[in-house]
Amino acid sequence: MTTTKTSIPIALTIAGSDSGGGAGMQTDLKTFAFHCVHGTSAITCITAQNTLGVVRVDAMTSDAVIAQIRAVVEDIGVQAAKTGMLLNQEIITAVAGEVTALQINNLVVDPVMVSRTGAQLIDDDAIQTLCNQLIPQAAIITPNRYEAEILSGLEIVCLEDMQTAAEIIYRNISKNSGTKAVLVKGGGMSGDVKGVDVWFNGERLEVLKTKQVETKNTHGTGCTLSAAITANLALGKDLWTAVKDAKEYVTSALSYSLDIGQGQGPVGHFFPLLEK
Ligand SMILES: Nc1ncnc2c1ncn2[C@@H]1O[C@H](COP(=O)(O)OP(=O)(O)OP(=O)(O)O)[C@@H](O)[C@H]1O
Ligand SMILES: Cc1ncc(CO)c(N)n1
Repeated sequence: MTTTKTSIPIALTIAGSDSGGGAGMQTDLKTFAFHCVHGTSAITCITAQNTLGVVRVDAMTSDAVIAQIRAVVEDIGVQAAKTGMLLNQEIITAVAGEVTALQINNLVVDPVMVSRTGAQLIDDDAIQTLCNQLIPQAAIITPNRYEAEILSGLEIVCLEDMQTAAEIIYRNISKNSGTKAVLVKGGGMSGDVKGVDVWFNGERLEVLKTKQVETKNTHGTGCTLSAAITANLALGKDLWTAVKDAKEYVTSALSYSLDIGQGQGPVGHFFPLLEK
């Protein structure tokens, strides 16, 4: 029997597990697979979670997180990586240290702090560490409305506020880092701005708009978007194209969201295949 050696881009997700399969690393791996990118993972914490919310969180030790990252990078290698829910200061410091030591490029930092349902997903003292140690190593960061408020110190109620916040966050980070862009996500906005995102890369301020999808099943949209950006970077796309294509994908997956559970169901990661 002959075997075929298939060359495939590799992406790594450093994130929490969502037992409901709607967000976190389960979502990231589905998104990588949809993009024909081999997905690898380092689990930071285990959440007992469903469509109604987070019931319990158990942290991995930082040593276990480091071991997972090293096992993947030192043997398989990664073309792009993303971080999601990192939970506490110790894990953030460990992840930031590995990103530096292993020279992980094309890093997408989804600064997961508050979910769109308002659940706090990170310890208070961890936010400063995220800002000082990890965010400066990112190619792009993708805060949602509430995370952008924390990072910019601005209350965000309209599109202009999102634009100002993107500029403030970019200028704060880019002073001492190689971060190339900030994407402020608008899933938590209301009215016409719901589902509209803002990109700033120091030169161009862009409004990313596809279509607004009328659904309550939006759990994991943020993880899906950042994982799709990561997959696109692993495929060799430039940052702007990676973001634009990821926005199209999340809109399509939202159009096929799954009405499961009693709360907010997840997006349908593979259902855009029905359109092909
Ligand atoms: N109803 C909607 N219609 C169209 N796009 C949407 C809608 N809701 C969210 N999005 C898009 O989904 C992406 C994720 O943004 P969102 O603000 O929901 O992130 P998030 O709060 O981090 O998500 P989560 O915590 O649920 O993973 C963005 O591109 C956003 O514009
Ligand atoms: C594990 C995990 N990561 C990220 C989010 C944000 O949606 C979540 N709800 N759960």
